[in-house]
Amino acid sequence: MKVLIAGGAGYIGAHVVKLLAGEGIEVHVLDNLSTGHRQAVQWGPLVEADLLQPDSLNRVLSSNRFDAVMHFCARSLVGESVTAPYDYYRANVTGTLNLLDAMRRHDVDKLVFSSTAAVFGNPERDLIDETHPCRPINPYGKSKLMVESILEDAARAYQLRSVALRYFNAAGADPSGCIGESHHPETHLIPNMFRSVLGQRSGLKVLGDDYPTRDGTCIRDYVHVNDLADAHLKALHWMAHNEGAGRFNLGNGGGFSVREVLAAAEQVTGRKIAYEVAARRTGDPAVLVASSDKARAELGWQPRYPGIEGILSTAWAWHQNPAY
Ligand SMILES: NC(=O)c1ccc[n+]([C@@H]2O[C@H](COP(=O)([O-])OP(=O)(O)OC[C@H]3O[C@@H](n4cnc5c(N)ncnc54)[C@H](O)[C@@H]3O)[C@@H](O)[C@H]2O)c1
Ligand SMILES: O=c1ccn([C@@H]2O[C@H](COP(=O)(O)OP(=O)(O)O[C@H]3O[C@H](CO)[C@@H](O)[C@H](O)[C@H]3O)[C@@H](O)[C@H]2O)c(=O)[nH]1
Repeated sequence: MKVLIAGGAGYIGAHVVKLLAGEGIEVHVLDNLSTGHRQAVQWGPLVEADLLQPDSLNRVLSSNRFDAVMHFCARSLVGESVTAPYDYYRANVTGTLNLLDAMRRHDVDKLVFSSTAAVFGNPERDLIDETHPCRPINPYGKSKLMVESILEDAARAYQLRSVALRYFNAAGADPSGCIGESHHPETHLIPNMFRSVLGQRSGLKVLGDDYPTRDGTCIRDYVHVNDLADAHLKALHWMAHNEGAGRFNLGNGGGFSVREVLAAAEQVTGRKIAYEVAARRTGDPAVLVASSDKARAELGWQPRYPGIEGILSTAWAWHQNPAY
């Protein structure tokens, strides 16, 4: 089997590439290296191409016969999407349409798509399952929901088989130390915390402590990046036996507030983490926690890192000695 990984030089994509290659699948990475890293591509060839340049996509898809595509490319900062919506719709919707067009032209009929908890908006119940209404509150989430709708239409019109995996908060790193999270600029809580402990950045901020939550800070469902990677492998198997457009929520089913993550990180590092409370970040929902019962039942997905400490430990190991 041969799979094209669009965005495979990025954080989550690189972990998927490693897992698939370990399963004997031939992986090729397509990436424009806008936020990804050449050094993260270690288990297959890298082709530099851009989803916003259809000619470059056609070149990649005509050079090999791929059985499936996995699509990780996106602009994905919630706050930035609010101030630069055109950039987000162009990158996430137009970019995906270009990829889908090229796949259709070259008869590739299976896609795994990186969707997000941000498609739901502010939750109406404690655990968000796939029946929960989708009312995204920022352009990032809206752009991902638009792609999910496009995939449903593509299933009907062109028999495209697809799986949209709605990751909740990806975190952690591969225990090998070869790959991990490295975003520039870094906006995510966990890397910011560790970089602050290591003295690589100053002024860690807790973005809002007046949310309607148990301690006033936002609650998120952190899920290990290798558990997400495993869901991609299982999505490939699912598409072999199922038609249509599948959608699965991926999280651990437990939420941690920003303050709780800080306390757990102090345990893991054995150090005190200094922070100050700042204003809320635009576009942040108060609580996002997944029910992943459907993924467990239909994909056979079983996270190996159900607790926050295990996730934080692998992230801490990476940040102390990052390979890139
Ligand atoms: N990190 C999370 O917590 C999280 C949560 C939910 C969903 N997601 C989604 O998962 C996906 C991967 O996230 P990540 O954190 O690994 O991001 P990332 O920025 O590390 O990886 C994205 C990769 O895509 C590449 N890319 C971007 N635009 C491209 C284009 N036009 N053409 C070619 N390559 C392009 C980048 O260079 C990068 O290598 C994204 O779609 C994101 O929206 C991430
Ligand atoms: O320096 C920081 C960074 C973040 N936060 C807060 O920590 C929480 C988590 O933030 P972050 O790590 O930036 O993740 P999210 O904004 O929740 O977004 C991630 O998780 C979403 C799904 O839940 C995905 O859609 C996004 O792509 C992914 O970046 C939020 O409440 C932030 O306000 C801080 O307090 N200080």
